[in-house]
Amino acid sequence: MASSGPRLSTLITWLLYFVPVYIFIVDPLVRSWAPEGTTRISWLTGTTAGPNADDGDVSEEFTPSTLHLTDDSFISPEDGVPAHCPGEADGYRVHLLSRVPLVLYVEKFVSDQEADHLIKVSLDKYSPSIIYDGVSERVDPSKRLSDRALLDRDDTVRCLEERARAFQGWRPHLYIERMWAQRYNASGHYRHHYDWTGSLARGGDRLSTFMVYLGADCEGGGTHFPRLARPEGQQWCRFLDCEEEVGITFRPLKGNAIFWENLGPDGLGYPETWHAAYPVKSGTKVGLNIWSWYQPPLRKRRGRL
Ligand SMILES: O=C(O)CCC(=O)C(=O)O
Ligand SMILES: [Fe+2]
Repeated sequence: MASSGPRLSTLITWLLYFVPVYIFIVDPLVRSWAPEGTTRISWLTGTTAGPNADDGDVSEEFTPSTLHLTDDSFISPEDGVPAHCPGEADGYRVHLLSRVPLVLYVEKFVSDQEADHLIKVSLDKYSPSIIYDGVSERVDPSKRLSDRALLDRDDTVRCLEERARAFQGWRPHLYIERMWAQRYNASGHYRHHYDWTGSLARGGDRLSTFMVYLGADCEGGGTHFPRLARPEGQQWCRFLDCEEEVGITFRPLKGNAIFWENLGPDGLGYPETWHAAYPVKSGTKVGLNIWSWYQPPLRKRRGRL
């Protein structure tokens, strides 16, 4: 009697051919036809307050139609333009504050000359900072009172982009967000919030934050992390307000930066990164946010790092 289908040995032979053909030819071809950018979730830029989900709500602003990590009004693409670094200092000093989540204190991340330059070029660009509550964006001075300025990608900004990438070990799939200067005059503040939104599985989230003090001619205006434990060692009182009773408060010190990772290896945001800008009592504080987005490659889009 004739057999009704292919014999087992034939099936095995087909499989032996098919598996390598799939792995080495079909799969790479499919990947190259559907590069990461094509199905990226994108986020509309410029007009929103960023993903600083107000009061800890996970923001809904990252919808598949709006998050766009290839949009150069939002992200600073690595376009190969060489950066000349005017006024770059010799180096910075790093102090470990917390391992998990990773929080590093960086002395002189930005030189005085760089800070002064950025303050100067931001002067005619300020407009009131806004918050986004998942539904609409608005100015709400009770939650956030500051002005913000989107910085052009001049040599200094490009140098900082490269410094931020190098600091993070040139990690792949990292996208530096366009930089904003934030200016706080007397009473200026930003209530507790997260910089992450829990949107990794939807295409990207803010993996890390550099909070750089460009100008610190002020009283008050510290950056408060109520859920971080104060490190031992009196040396920290150079950088921290050692009178703080709840968590830790960084004192604004020109040129210095706090660096922290917002997301754990599971892709979820760390609750310990809850933070605020305390009100400036007098004078002016100017901050610089350098946010790095992480977008997992397509094959790893399961919301993990
Ligand atoms: O200015 C500060 O101290 C913190 C600012 C901040 O958290 C932000 O802009 O997201
Ligand atoms: Fe923040």
